[in-house]
Amino acid sequence: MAAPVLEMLGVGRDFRSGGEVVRALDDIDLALAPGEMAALLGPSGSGKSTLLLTAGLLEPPDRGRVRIAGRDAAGPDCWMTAGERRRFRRDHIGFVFQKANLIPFLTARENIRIALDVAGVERLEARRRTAELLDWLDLDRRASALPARLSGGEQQRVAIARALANHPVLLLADEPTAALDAARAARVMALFRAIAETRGAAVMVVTHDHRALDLFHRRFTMQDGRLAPAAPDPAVKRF
Ligand SMILES: Nc1ncnc2c1ncn2[C@@H]1O[C@H](COP(=O)(O)OP(=O)(O)OP(=O)(O)O)[C@@H](O)[C@H]1O
Repeated sequence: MAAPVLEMLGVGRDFRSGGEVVRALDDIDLALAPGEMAALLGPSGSGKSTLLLTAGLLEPPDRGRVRIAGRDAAGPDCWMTAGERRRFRRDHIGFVFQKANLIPFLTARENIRIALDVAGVERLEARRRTAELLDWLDLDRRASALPARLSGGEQQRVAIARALANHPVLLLADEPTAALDAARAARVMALFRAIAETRGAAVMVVTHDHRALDLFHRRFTMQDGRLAPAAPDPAVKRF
C-alpha cells in the first residue's frame, strides 16, 4: 500500500458536560491511502463529526497521534505550533460541510478564488486554477452568479471547488449531500470518487446516505466513539 495520507494512531477525545465525561473518540486507529474514498457511518452521537474534525486538525485529540502526509500534525506529543498547524491544514486538507457556507456577496468564481488568494497563490496561477475548477465542476456558466442565485447542488459544487483549490491530499466531508435531492446527491458522491481517483486524494465522507455506498472503497462504522470496519463486501473494490 502507498504511504498513507491520513493516519490516526490510538486517538482519543473526551468532552466534559455537566460533570459527566463523554468519550467521543476511544482508541481510534485508521489509515487512508492516496486515492481511497471512505465512508464514515454510525448512529447519531457515535463520534463521526468529532473524528472528522480531529482528522482535519480542527479538534485536538487528548490521546494518540494524527499524522498527515507522513508528518505528525496533532496529539499531546506533537510539537507543531498553532500557526504552523493552521498553514499545514490550509495547504493539505480540504473540507466540505452539509451547508456550502459560501460568502454571500462574492460570485461563484470569487468564492473559489478567495481560497487561493488567502493561501498566497500567485495571481496568474490562481486564475488558471479557478478556471480549471469551474470547468471541471461544470460551473462555467454559473461563474458570475452570487450564491443566492445558485441551486443547492451548484452551491455545493462551488464549496467542493473551494475545498480543492489548494490541491489537498486529504478531503473531508461531513454529510455533504444531506441537503440535496437524490440525483444531485449521487452526482456529488460520484465527484468525490473522481477526486480520489484522478487526483489521488484520500477522501473521507460522513454520510447517512446509504444509496451511494457502493461508490466507496471502504466503509467504517462508529459506535460509542469506537471504530469498526464494516463487514467486508466483495462488491466493494479494495486497494
Ligand atoms: N463540543 C462538545 N462538547 C461536549 N460534547 C460534545 C461536543 N462535541 C461532541 N460532543 C459529544 O460527543 C459525542 C460525539 O458527537 P459527534 O457530534 O461527534 O457525533 P456524530 O456521530 O457526528 O453525531 P450526528 O450524526 O448526530 O452528527 C456526542 O455524545 C456529543 O454529544
